[in-house]
Amino acid sequence: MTTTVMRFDHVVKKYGGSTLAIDDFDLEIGDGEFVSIVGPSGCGKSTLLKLVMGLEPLSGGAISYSADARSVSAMTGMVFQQPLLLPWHTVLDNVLVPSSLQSRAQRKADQGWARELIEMLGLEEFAASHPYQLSGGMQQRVGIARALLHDPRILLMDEPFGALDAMTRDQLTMDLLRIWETDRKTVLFITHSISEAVLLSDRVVVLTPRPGRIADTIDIDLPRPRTLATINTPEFGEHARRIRQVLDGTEAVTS
Ligand SMILES: Nc1ncnc2c1ncn2[C@@H]1O[C@H](COP(=O)(O)OP(=O)(O)OP(=O)(O)O)[C@@H](O)[C@H]1O
Repeated sequence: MTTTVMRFDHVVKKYGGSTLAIDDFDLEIGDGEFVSIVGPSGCGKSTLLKLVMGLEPLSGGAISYSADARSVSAMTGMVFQQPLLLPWHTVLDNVLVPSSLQSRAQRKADQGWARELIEMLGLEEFAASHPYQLSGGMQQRVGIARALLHDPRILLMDEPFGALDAMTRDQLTMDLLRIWETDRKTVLFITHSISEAVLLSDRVVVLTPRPGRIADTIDIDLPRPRTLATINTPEFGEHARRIRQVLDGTEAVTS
């Protein structure tokens, strides 16, 4: 593995003293690595991201980052299942939301980068539109652009395509692959979809039902660049079958 960027060291999370959500979670994520986490509903996937973001305190263990002068919030970008856009802001202004607390000079510099991101995500014609004028997929693209604004080293994605229809989901998956393959950020990606996890990832971490523990970690050595056609290869099928086997009996996971 390349340089470790993020390390979970025997992480434990208990809510309210009784609900054990995560137990003894141990994982190292390398620089530029794309790691997905799959597991049954309620096994603690979102909890892991909340712990990374510092939104919830750890009950045990530690999460550490490689030396980076920036704070965790500056080093990470977060994409949620719902893009949580401000309805009275345009697309451009929504992408610029993280810039609002910056200095005037930085805000000015961010404007150009925001426009580049909007273009990269195929929204250049909609920079002046408001969220209600966009489809669900377009809104999620705005959410991704916003997460990339401060050029985070680590992108945290919590079922970002979970609320989208199948075709839009495929399109956004391919867009994410394209962006990731040019920029190679470290990505921690939560999903219910085995196909999505296999298509995108270098490694897939499979969690047990709650309390979430690592049931298995599967290396996805499919060649890159990957396309939707990759899904039809026997190697892809092998990986997907292996993950399904590990998840055996967990009905919440869909293909
Ligand atoms: N703030 C909280 N207070 C108490 N319990 C919580 C809290 N947040 C989550 N939990 C519990 O922790 C467990 C893990 O929840 P979490 O949302 O991390 O699971 P998940 O794997 O992301 O679920 P899903 O796939 O359905 O989104 C669940 O039993 C949930 O009820």
